[in-house]
Amino acid sequence: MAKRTIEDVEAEAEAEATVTETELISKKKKKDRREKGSKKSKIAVGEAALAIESSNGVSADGDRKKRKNDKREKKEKKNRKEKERKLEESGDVPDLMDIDKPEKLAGELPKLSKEERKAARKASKESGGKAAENGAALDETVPADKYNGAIGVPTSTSGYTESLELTNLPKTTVDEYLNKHAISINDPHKSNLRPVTSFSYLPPHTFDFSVFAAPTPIQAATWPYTLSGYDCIGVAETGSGKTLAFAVPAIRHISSLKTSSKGSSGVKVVVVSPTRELAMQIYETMEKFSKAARLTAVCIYGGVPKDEQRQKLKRADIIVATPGRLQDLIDEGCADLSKVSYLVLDEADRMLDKGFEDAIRRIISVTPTASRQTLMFTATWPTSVRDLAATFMKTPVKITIGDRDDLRANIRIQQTIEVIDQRAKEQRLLSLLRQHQGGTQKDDRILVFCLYKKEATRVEMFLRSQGCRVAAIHGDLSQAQRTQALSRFKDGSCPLLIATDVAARGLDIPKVKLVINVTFPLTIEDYVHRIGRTGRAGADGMAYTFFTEHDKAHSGALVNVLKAAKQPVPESLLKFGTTVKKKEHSAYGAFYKETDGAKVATKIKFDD
Ligand SMILES: Nc1ncnc2c1ncn2[C@@H]1O[C@H](COP(=O)(O)OP(=O)(O)OP(=O)(O)O)[C@@H](O)[C@H]1O
Repeated sequence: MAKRTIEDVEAEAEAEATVTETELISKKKKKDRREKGSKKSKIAVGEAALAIESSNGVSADGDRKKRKNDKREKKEKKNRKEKERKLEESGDVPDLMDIDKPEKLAGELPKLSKEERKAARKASKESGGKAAENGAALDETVPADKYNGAIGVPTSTSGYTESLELTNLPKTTVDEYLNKHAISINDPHKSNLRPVTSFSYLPPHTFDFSVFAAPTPIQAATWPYTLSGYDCIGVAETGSGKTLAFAVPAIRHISSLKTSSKGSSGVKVVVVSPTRELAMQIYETMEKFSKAARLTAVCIYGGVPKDEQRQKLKRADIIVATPGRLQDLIDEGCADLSKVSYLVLDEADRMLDKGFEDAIRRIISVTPTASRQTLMFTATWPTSVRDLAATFMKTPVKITIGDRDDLRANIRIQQTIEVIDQRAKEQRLLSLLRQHQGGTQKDDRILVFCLYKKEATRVEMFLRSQGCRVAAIHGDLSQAQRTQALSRFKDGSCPLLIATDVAARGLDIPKVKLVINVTFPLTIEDYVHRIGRTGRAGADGMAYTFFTEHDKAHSGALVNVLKAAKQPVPESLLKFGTTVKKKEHSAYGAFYKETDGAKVATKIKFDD
C-alpha cells in the first residue's frame, strides 16, 4: 500500500468536508421544499375552506370589504380620467416649457363649469372633423371675410389645443381682427384655427413676452398652425415679428420631443438664413428662449474657423445656419440632421433662389421627409419660387398679412425716388446726410446701400474724407470687421453704415431713421427688403432711392410698389416705362403675373 503523504490526508479531509457540506445543503433544501409544500397545501386548504365559507355566507364581512375596495378603485379611476379630460379641453396640457414644475402646473388648472366643458367638447368635436379633412386645393384662400370662425382643435403631435378663452370669443371679434389686419389664411386642412390675439391664449409657456403688448398679426395667425405641426408659409411685411413667429413654436416643438419617447439627443430644429449677420441675430433670439427651456443652440456660418462649430454641434438641439457652411459640415460628417423635425427657411424666397438652391436641396435631403415640419417665412414671395417651395413641403398652410400676393413694401415707410445722373450721386448723398444727420440729429442712424463691394468702399472713403463718422459692411471685409461695423452701428457709436445687400434682409437694427439706396439693387424684392431696415415693429421710416438710366429695367416694378404703398410716383420715373420684367427661376421657368399697382396695402398695427 502506498504511503499517504501529508498532502493526501489534507486532500481527503477536504473532500470529506466538501461531501459532508453538500449533503447537509441538499438535506436542508429537501426539508425546505417539504415545509413549503405543506405550507402551500395548508394555504390552498385554507382558501378552499374560505371559499366554501364565503359561498355559505359565513364570511359576508370580508366580501363586503372587497366590494367596497373595488368600488373605491373604480371611482378613483373615473376621477383621474375626468381630470385628464379637463386638462385637454382647457388647453392647459402640461407644457413642454413647464416640465420642470409639473406640481405648479397642476395646481394652476382652472376649474371648468359643466357648461364650459360641454361647449369645449362640442367645439373640439366639430373642428376635429374639419381638421381631418385634408387635401383641399392649395390655392383656395380663405380670406378674412370668408373665415367661418369655427373653433380649433389639437391636430398634431405637439398637441395644440385652442384656449377656452379664445374659443369663447365671439366670432365677430375674430372676424374683425382678421379683417383689420388683412389676414388671409389658405388652409388646405380646413382646421379653422383662430388667431392667438393675446399671449394669454397661448398654451402654458415660459416665454417672457412682457416687453410686447400683444402678438403681431403674423405671430397671432401662424402660431395655431405651426404649434399644431402643420407646414406653413408666412408672408408679412418687413419688421413684423416673423422671427418670433417661427422661434416660439420651434422651442415648444423641441421641448415636447424632449418629454416624449422621441427625445433622444441630436439636432431637432434647423433654421437657415441667407447671411451670417442674420443667422447670428436669429441665433441670439433662439438662444435666449433655448436657455429658459434648457436647450442648446449653435450658430453655423462661414468666415470663421470650423473647429468651435464642430464641437458645439455635438451637443446642439438647434442649429441656426447659413447654407454654405452648414452644407460643408454635413459633407464632412460633422452635422447630423437625421433627427431634424422642424426646419425653417427664413427669407425663404432668397433661400430658394438660384444662389442657394443647391445647398438648400442638400440640407433638406439629409433631413427626414415624413416627420419633418417645414416652415418658410418672408416679406416677399415671388411666383418664381413658389413651385420649388412646394416640393419641400406637405400641404402647407399659407398665411399672408396685408394682401401680399403681390409685392408690397411696408406702408409706414415714406419712399422718395430721385431720378439722378450717375455723377451727381456722391454730392446728393452728402447733402442728404447733412440734412438728416446735422446738428442735434448727429446720432440718428442712417443706412446707405450700394450694389457692389468696391462701390461701398469708395463711398465709405468719400464720406470719411468729408468728415463723416462711418462704418461699412460688405463681402470684401473680414467677418470680424463686419461684426464690429454692425455692432458699432447698433450701439450708436457709429450712426452711419455703408452696406451692400449682405445687410438688406432681416437685420433688426433699432431706430434706423433713414435708408438711402445709392445704387438700385438687382431685384425689386431686394428693394423692399433694403428699405425694410427702417420703419420696423410699427414705427415709421424713411427711404431715399437714387434711380438712373442704368436701372430702367426696374422702373415698372418700382412704380407698382410705390403705388401699392400710396407713395408718390415721380414723372421722371414714369418716363422709363411701366413694363414689369418677367422673373424666371433657373429650374422652374417663368411665373409671370402682371402686378396691379392700384391695389393698396393694408396698414398693420402693432398695438392692438
Ligand atoms: N409681438 C410683438 N410686438 C411688438 N414688437 C415685436 C413683437 N414681436 C417681435 N417684435 C419686434 O419687432 C421687431 C422686428 O421683428 P423681426 O426682426 O422678427 O421682423 P421680421 O418680420 O423678421 O422682419 P424682416 O422681414 O425684415 O426679416 C423686432 O425688434 C422684434 O423684437
